[in-house]
Amino acid sequence: MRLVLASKSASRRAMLTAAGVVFESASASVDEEAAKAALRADGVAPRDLADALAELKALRVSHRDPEALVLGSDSVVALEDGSMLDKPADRAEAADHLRRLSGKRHELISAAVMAIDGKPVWRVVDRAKMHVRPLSENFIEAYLDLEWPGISGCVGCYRIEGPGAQLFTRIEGSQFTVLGLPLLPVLDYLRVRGILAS
Ligand SMILES: Nc1nc2c(ncn2[C@@H]2O[C@H](COP(=O)(O)OP(=O)(O)OP(=O)(O)O)[C@@H](O)[C@H]2O)c(=O)[nH]1
Repeated sequence: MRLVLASKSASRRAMLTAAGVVFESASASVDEEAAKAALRADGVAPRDLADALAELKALRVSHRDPEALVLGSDSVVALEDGSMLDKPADRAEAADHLRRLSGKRHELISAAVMAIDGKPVWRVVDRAKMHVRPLSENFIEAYLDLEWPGISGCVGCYRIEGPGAQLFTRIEGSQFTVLGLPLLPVLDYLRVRGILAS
């Protein structure tokens, strides 16, 4: 069975490739902002929003490619007050996001859904608890001099595998989940499906 990753995320592609998984990529071309707005209007919790978006992406591609096993994924940053951050639109918004994260904990929630023939067959949601140290204005500006626009595609405004590590005093959970995919449960299911050797 062919595996198709319904994602344009370079980080997700890199993780699967590095893990030795053979897959094709396809863009789900989902209007995420509209989907997020509708779900948030319904008061959907962050983990359920990530799950719903991952499913939307997987089903969109699976309808086009019913024979394949299609993997969709989504990551959400949830603050302790329940609010969520999207990807920053510009450098000023990235600075604002970093100020909101400064000195607090937040969760980076990554969901994955797999689909066959337009129907979900497996799903997982994983969370990493991120402890951000107090960030000075000088640090934020210097960090963005280094990382903007590189982090424009990253929810939370950091690349944990890069200078983003300087933001944190502690991370509880899987680094893979922070990077955008609950990789170990995904690999486990690929073994169940016989796509990876057990
Ligand atoms: N490299 C890297 N990417 C991160 C990190 N944290 C979050 N991201 C990325 O932030 C993006 C979250 O946005 P999503 O909407 O889930 O995914 P996307 O990039 O729009 O790609 P699609 O799956 O096509 O929707 C993903 O690409 C994650 O891989 C990190 O620490 N490092």
